[in-house]
Amino acid sequence: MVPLKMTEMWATMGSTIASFMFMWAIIRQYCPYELGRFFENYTQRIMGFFYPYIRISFHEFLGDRIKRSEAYAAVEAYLSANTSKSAKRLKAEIGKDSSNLVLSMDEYERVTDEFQGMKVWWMSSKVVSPSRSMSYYPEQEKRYYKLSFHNKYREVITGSYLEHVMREGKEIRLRNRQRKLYTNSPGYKWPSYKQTMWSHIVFEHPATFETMAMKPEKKREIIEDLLTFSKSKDFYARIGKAWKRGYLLYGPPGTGKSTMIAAMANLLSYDVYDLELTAVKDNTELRKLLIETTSKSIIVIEDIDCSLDLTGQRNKKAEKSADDEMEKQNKEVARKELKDEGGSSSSSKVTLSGLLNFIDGLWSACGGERLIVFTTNYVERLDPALIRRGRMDKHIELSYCSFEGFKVLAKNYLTLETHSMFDTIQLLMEETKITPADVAENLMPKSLLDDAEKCLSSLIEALEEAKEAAAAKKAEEVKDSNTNEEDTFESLDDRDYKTIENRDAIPF
Ligand SMILES: Nc1ncnc2c1ncn2[C@@H]1O[C@H](COP(=O)(O)OP(=O)(O)OP(=O)(O)O)[C@@H](O)[C@H]1O
Ligand SMILES: [Mg+2]
Repeated sequence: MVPLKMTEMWATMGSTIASFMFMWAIIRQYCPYELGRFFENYTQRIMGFFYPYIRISFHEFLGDRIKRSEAYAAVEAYLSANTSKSAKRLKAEIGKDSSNLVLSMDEYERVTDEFQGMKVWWMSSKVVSPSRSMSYYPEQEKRYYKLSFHNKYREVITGSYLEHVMREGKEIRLRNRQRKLYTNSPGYKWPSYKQTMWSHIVFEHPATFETMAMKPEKKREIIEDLLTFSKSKDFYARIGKAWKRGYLLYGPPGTGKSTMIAAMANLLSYDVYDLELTAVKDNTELRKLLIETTSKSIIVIEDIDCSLDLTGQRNKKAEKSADDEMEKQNKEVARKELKDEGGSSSSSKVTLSGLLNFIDGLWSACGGERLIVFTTNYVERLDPALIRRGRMDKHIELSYCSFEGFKVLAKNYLTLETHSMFDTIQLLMEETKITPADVAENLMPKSLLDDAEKCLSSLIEALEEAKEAAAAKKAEEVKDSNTNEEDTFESLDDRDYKTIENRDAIPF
């Protein structure tokens, strides 16, 4: 792109137009209305003949509308990305993360753009309307961009060129937007004037797939799945399916389910809607929340198994380990406390069928790309209807840390690719289970003096402790089962004894 220069031809053309305008003003003043219209038509045609250029304006605000025009915003983003190197007068603004400056063309600046060998001109301008009668009303500035191009390119420019500008502009805006983490915070009373049921903060989680401890091939598979989804708009349209995908992340606590959601959002540049089901009054409110979500977002329901009594199968499970039960109780207590803090005492009336409708509604009612993610520690407790394919399309198990996972964490935390202590760690990791959260905690330096060796030793210690604890638990279990067997033997002995007793009772 190069700045536009006024040629002599333009100057001649300008003076011709000015002469016509002057003639037109005289005719208008002295001729009757019909004659005036006649001359007006002709003047326009003659002007069109001498001035074969088309102009299109993109106003920031249309009419009295308060909302900024999307077309204007897209042009602004497109020009700011494509002209900041060529425009001579630029304006600077603070970017999304408050650290970088974004440059865009200043008012009344002109630049050229080329598309398939055709040249077009863009100009940024503004109309200043005088202040209203009350002096404290400031002057109103109405900004707009003006696109000029030759009439012979009309079809291409109004068709594919503008489509290209809009598409690229929207993509740039999405890339540069400040992403948000929305939540339907428990107990929060939405004032009647507030238009949305979600409250939000800036989403700035640093997790990426690169920093996640997982088997590399599994990681690749998930990344590919997500990227394919995000690029499959046409495919979904062609097969007649809504552009949505459901993920179920399951596994023990501390294996990276929540971290993966953040990594997903960062990979695809999506917003995150953290849906707290216990804070939703009923099914109707759930639908309202759904309708308010925007496209390019992930709707997350964490710990779906203890959110509500949605899990028909859960109650049927008679055998649960004491640890599992304790974990569940802790989460439920934490949830209750959170709810009480928020001042909400009403319990949620959301039902399983309400949630199923919510997911299916998401599939059919809302356009645009959306992911829905459920996390759970106990996949077996979920109702099969909730997680069947078509609702939760991809089931991902996050498990204990593998040696490959450890290497990722060692690289993240200690910038170590290899070390003599790695072999010991590998052996221990093959013999015992440890969550990535525990590995991460051990690799975290606890003081400024802690070096890599200290952190690795601390991990080895933790692994050895875990191994001993597992061995002790196993021994305990064996002992318990032996005791049970002994009981059984005892009872058998008792029975035998009784039998003998009975035998004794039999007279010889
Ligand atoms: N796979 C992983 N890769 C990298 N870091 C991890 C991984 N898993 C856990 N961590 C670390 O452990 C912490 C806890 O992990 P996270 O909250 O994602 O676990 P979770 O599976 O969601 O647990 P819960 O089931 O209790 O919600 C994270 O802050 C992260 O630092
Ligand atoms: Mg979690």
